[in-house]
Amino acid sequence: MATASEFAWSKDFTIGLIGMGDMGKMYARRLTNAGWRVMACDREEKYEELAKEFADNTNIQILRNGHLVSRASNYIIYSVEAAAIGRVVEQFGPSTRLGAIVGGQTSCKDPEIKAFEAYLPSDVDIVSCHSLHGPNVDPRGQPLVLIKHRASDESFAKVESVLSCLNSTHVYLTAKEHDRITADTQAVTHAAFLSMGKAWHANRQFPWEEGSRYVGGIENVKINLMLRIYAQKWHVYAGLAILNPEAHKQIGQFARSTTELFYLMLEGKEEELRERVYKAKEKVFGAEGSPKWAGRPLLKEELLDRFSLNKPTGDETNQKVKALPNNHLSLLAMVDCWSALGIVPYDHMICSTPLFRLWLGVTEHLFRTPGLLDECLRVGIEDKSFRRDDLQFTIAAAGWAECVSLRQFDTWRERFAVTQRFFEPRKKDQRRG
Ligand SMILES: NC(=O)C1=CN([C@@H]2O[C@H](COP(=O)(O)OP(=O)(O)OC[C@H]3O[C@@H](n4cnc5c(N)ncnc54)[C@H](OP(=O)(O)O)[C@@H]3O)[C@@H](O)[C@H]2O)C=CC1
Ligand SMILES: O=C(O)C(=O)Cc1ccc(O)cc1
Repeated sequence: MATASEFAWSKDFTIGLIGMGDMGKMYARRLTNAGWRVMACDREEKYEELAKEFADNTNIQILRNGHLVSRASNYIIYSVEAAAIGRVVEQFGPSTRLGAIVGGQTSCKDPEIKAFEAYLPSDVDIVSCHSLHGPNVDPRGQPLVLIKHRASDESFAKVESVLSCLNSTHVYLTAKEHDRITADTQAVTHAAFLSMGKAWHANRQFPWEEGSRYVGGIENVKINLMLRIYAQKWHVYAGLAILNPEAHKQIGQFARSTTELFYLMLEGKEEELRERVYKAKEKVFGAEGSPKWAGRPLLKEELLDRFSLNKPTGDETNQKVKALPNNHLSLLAMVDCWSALGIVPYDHMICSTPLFRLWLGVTEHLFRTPGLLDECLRVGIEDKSFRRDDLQFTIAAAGWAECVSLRQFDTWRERFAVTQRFFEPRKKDQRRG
């Protein structure tokens, strides 16, 4: 909660929210709970519905459109689709109150900053932000990126003071640094899970079902996070991949790494595969004796099994489910991709999402658990049980990469929607994750 002096100050300081979707609403609730006065809008046609939804909240006033929000607010946050930011700022930006502060919550800052520079009056300060977590995650302790793009120290301090009620960890970056880091942490991580979903869909399997080959801790994390992504809105992932100029390189390299490793497996080139993967391991995780990972693993093994979607039948509740050996092409390709691009994922922890931390956690687990990596390489060469899924995974990774490089929003949406529908029956399971 805000302190007494902050309450006094907040009386004549109004925060405007343009875009009352999942993130806008989350901000509206947390800011008003802390005592801030908020004026908010979504599209004009949602005015009545939104006004009804927030009727009980005396600190928030729903307005009909962004012009009304802009002219009355001291600090305006645009929380709309990344692909729409240019159009929306062009529409409402000129109505911004004299001397106000403006920022955005979009996941990719390049188009957002370009829109602000193009359409905001020159007397307006620009301080952007990005909460690095989804709307259903508790923001406490999660990274919150703050970008002092064009602002006085006083304006920046005001933004920090307003957003301190989220209790997130503030990370100070430029827009360019933000886009480079989130391309590494978010865009390429999503590419891996989007491709897993496509591969399972192509082979028409629900990998958590009884009799599936996908059993055990690492598989549970993969399945759970894949479902979590396909339960969300398509535009969030499309936006941060297609609009982030830094992300194209990463997603393209991930597809190349997947294809090249898969070729080596198909051709039975055991030595070449081993050499390539171990070289990548050394580059990403450090040499034997001087590892880059911490003393304690990022992800505890017991935690891996908590991700299970299988219902316990009674007699096996206390037994650990035995994992079936898998070559984990997606994880090998991830490390190969980081290695090819000179990325050390630990360097990005300050700016990581919960999903990225879990993904890095399972990757680290595979590469640091004695015997596990060698088993992967053995399976990759000798065992054909995952070949069909690996083929579809490789095709999917290449498909996403092409779609992103060609900036194909419509194709991206269709690719996502068709697989989202396939997994729809399990959507509710993901809300808890
Ligand atoms: N979801 C997440 O996990 C996170 C998302 N973000 C970013 O935050 C932003 C918002 O995401 P999220 O809340 O999830 O998305 P939503 O789709 O839930 O919300 C965006 C809202 O903005 C509305 N909108 C579009 N145009 C206008 C306009 N002209 N005037 C007023 N409102 C408008 C949309 O309406 P309509 O649907 O009718 O277009 C929608 O209700 C995105 O840029 C996203 O990348 C950042 C961190 C996490
Ligand atoms: O953790 C992730 O990567 C998510 O999927 C949630 C998410 C999506 C978009 C953002 O801009 C920030 C967080």
